[in-house]
Amino acid sequence: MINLRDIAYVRSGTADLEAAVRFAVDIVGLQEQERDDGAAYLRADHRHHCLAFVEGESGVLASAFSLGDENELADAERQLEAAGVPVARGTSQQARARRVRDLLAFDDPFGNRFELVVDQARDARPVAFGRSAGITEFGHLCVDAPDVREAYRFWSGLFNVRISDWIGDWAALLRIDQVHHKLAVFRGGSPGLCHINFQVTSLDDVMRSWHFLEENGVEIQQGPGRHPQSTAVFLYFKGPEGLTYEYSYGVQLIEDEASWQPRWFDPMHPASIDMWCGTSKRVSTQPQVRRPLGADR
Ligand SMILES: O=C/C=C/C(C(=O)O)=C(/O)C(=O)O
Ligand SMILES: [Fe+2]
Repeated sequence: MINLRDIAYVRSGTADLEAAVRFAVDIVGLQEQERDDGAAYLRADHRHHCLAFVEGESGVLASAFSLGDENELADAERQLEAAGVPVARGTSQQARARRVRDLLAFDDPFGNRFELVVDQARDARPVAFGRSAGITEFGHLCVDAPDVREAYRFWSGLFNVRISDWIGDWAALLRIDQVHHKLAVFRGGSPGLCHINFQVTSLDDVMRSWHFLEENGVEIQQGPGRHPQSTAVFLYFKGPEGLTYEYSYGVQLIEDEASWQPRWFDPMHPASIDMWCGTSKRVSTQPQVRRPLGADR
């Protein structure tokens, strides 16, 4: 079993680095941590970065999880290979670009690229947020897959990933620790990043951001609303090149692992997405940039 400790980062390709960074800083409120060799690093919490924009083809490049140490990384490599999942060990240049000691890359059965990393750099300084959106941390990431049940079999068969809740065969909300979900898989025709989530301190932050985004002409994709699964109050909005961001407040913790029973929400009912039954606009997905394993920058 491969023990995912936490989510680490998302890497996203951008045709307009400046516009992507301006939105992430001035609108989302992230800190621009560093620029280096055609990449910009955005920070939300103790991690050196949780989002990297890489100049080039537009689309998601990879999503990453952290492991405990090099032994766990070597074990993960063996277990993935034994399960017939092709793996590429990162080069030292790739590790440096991600501010990690070491990494490996693999694709899920649908072509979503994932990286497993060890020793992601931390930054001990307070975050210098781009604006006061109330962000507390990188909360979760959500990918698309044509078969959500199959995706669950993949993640739960090889990793310490448990199902928290189903929304029919349309979405699986998956946990790796007490947080209701840090990985979500939504049904979509092709691989891609459905959204990246940032947790905020209060309900007031969500509502203030809603007004701020509207005043700044940002496309709200859904919300403010409340998810019945994690009970979080949410707001989805669209950034440049189809990258969807989510703020949410109040995600449930599953403290008693043994007694948690995953629930099945009817995907046909709007309240299964938003308990307040707000207008539901399908959240767009940033497509996965496909390239051979190991060919990443
Ligand atoms: O459509 C349902 C989404 C549920 C949640 C949640 O319960 O918090 C998400 O965060 C999500 O996957 O966006
Ligand atoms: Fe979400």
